[in-house]
Amino acid sequence: MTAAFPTPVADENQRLLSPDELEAALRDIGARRYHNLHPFHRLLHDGKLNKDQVRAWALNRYYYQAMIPVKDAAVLARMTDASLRRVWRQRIVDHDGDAPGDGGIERWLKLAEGVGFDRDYVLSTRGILSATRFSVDAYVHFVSERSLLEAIASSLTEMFSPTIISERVAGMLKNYDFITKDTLAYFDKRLTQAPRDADFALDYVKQHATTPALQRQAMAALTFKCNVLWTQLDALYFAYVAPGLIPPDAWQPGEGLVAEAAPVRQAAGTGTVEAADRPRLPRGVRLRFDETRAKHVLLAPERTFDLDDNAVAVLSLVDGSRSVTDIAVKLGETYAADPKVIEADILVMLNDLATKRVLER
Ligand SMILES: O=C(O)c1cc(C(=O)O)c2c(n1)C(=O)C(=O)c1cc(C(=O)O)[nH]c1-2
Repeated sequence: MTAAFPTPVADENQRLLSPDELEAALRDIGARRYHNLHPFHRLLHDGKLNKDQVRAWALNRYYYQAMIPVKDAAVLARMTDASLRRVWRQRIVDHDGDAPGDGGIERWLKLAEGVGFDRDYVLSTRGILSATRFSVDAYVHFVSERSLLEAIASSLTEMFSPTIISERVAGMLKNYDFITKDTLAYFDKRLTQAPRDADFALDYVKQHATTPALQRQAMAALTFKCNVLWTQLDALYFAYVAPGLIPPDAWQPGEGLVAEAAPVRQAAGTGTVEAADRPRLPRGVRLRFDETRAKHVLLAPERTFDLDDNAVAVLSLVDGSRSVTDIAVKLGETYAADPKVIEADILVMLNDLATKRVLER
């Protein structure tokens, strides 16, 4: 089975690195190959992607998130030592939670919903790129088929993730108006989980990579994992940034989204009256001349509003067909005044009446 993943050629002359040298060599792999360096991440973090490109990222990465506990279960299955399993099983709990609605996968679904996706569409993984599936599945196969040391070493990309997560969260919050802190809540927990997991895995690798060949295997495993992450972003870039060739079966912008809420139509009589609106009196409201008091009033069910001369002049022109601007122009002619000034004044007055529900837009 191991032939599927060629290990580096054992070099008998290779000297054994000290644990600290090994750590430095592993960190150097991350410094050169970790996915923070990928152009897609640079665009994502710098606010250079459009909403659909961010959606493509969220959708595809869901598959990675969903398969991480499958990968960790495969690692766990290789551990014959209960004390090791006791530590490793926490990773599965972190992603699956202890109850429905809990855990990292659920938080990633919230992220996907936060950018507009329908939850069931994301869960179905129908729209993910084949390349995402290939990369992630290769990770699961790798840990199932290689040595436990290699399986554990392949998780060491997590040593580098806190930096990229901080950069991503700050960048996305700053640069995208459709991203909120709640949407990115997934990453809050990762900032403590990842260093805890990485410390454990690094100690294990430093202790168990006791020959040059084992050290090289550990380094190769980490390189492989960097490539698992890198190729996922290559695929996203190719399909959704440039040249923008989306494979036939992959998500197309517009698919799998919850219909955007239609703007709530304001109830009659509420909301701001604007210059282009054609105001009218609601049913049951009438402009009347009150003979006994010798003045105009606005009669509404169980209420009467006294009107001054200006209000009467305006309301006598309110008929549901003239716009506020039309009314202002007409009054401007009658009173030889600037219609713009009149318009501003009557908007204040009409909005006051609209608030009292004796005028509709
Ligand atoms: O946001 C990231 O850039 C990032 C990177 C990595 C990583 O380096 O593998 C992981 C995660 N996030 C992550 O959220 C996660 O749960 C995770 C598990 C593992 C792993 O290999 O077991 N890596 C990562």
